[in-house]
Amino acid sequence: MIASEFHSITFVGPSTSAYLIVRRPCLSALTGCFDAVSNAARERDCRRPVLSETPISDSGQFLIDYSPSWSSIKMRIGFIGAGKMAQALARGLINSGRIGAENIIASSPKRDYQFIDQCKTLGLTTTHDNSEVVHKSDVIVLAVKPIHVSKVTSEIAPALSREQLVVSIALGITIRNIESLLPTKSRVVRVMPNTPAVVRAGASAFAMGSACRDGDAEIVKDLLSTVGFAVEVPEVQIDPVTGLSGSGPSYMFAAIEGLADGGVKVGLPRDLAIKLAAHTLYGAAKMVLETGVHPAQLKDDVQSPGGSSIYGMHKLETGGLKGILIDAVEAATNRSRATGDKALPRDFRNAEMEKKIEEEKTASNPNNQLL
Ligand SMILES: NC(=O)C1=CN([C@@H]2O[C@H](COP(=O)(O)OP(=O)(O)OC[C@H]3O[C@@H](n4cnc5c(N)ncnc54)[C@H](O)[C@@H]3O)[C@@H](O)[C@H]2O)C=CC1
Ligand SMILES: O=C(O)[C@@H]1CCC=N1
Repeated sequence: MIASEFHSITFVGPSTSAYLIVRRPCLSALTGCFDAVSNAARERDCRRPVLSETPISDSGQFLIDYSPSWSSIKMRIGFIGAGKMAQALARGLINSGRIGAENIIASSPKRDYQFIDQCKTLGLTTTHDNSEVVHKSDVIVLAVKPIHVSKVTSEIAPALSREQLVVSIALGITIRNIESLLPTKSRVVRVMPNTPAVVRAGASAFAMGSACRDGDAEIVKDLLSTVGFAVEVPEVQIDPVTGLSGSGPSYMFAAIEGLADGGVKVGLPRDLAIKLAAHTLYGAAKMVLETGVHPAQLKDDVQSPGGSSIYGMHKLETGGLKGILIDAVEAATNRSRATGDKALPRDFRNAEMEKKIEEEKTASNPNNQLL
């Protein structure tokens, strides 16, 4: 059964089957289409497609076998904070089939019992004790609100070893902030994911801390790629990423809602209008990613001279659609920066840290002279 076709790559079999077919003309330009093959293959749980050396049919089709390369994730993952983003990541990871729910633990205070109940439903191990998460994990994800980062880092610091990787997804909190709250040489990674990770269509960017080791970036990329697109960036880009893809799903849900409202206004039933709106965004995004054509060109291709779309577009531009989107990304980026700036200087130092800073000050200036 042919499931779908892209350029000259043809998928064969239902989604669980383990092969793709590349036609000969594509093979000669395989480097050019390798990204497309990889993206498409990843959707089918393939990370490193292996190309057969000989054609498998008279028509010159080659097999790309991808099933063996999708290895299971051998590590234990712990979430400090069991809320929306932690659950989105956990669900995405579990649904990939690469990691079992029994290898994921999540913590949340007793007062937030609803998060614990939701995680139990997912099959995760749960606890109210953050240090238990550290004892039972190789990768520890700080998935709490920025305001709680100081408290949870002080709780987990005594239990943390250098064999563990700490991944912070907290809004605005810099790597230096986190490193300053943990034992020296802690391996810290800052990640900005987004909620579509739950359906393995996330977009994440990550930046590596000063004590990270060779191979840590690959571990993080492997984990995040399991739930969508993942890219390493310099830390200075994490706030802008937050403004765009971290916060962006909320803009796009609003866009879907607005389009659907429009559909309802002109007579469509609500549920159909929502489906059509969602598929429209999904299809447009897929075209941008899979064709590599600039979105402006794809937009132009929809707008026939004097046709309907240019009339709709005129309305959107009269309302300043692109300007508003630019403003939204900028405002959210600034908010992320401001959260980080406000968060650290004093509030984010725990008592232990304060003591250490005082000790260091005294050691460098034993007579307490004014410097
Ligand atoms: N929701 C989103 O789309 C995204 C969120 N983030 C970031 O992820 C972090 C979590 O956000 P959400 O999941 O949306 O929030 P949430 O409110 O759904 O979850 C926060 C979790 O932290 C727990 N918590 C509070 N105090 C705690 C403590 N002392 N120890 C352990 N757990 C504690 C809460 O019980 C809750 O389970 C935030 O820093 C946010 O900026 C990042 C990217 C996207
Ligand atoms: O709005 C927030 O605070 C979080 C960070 C990025 C998306 N949601």
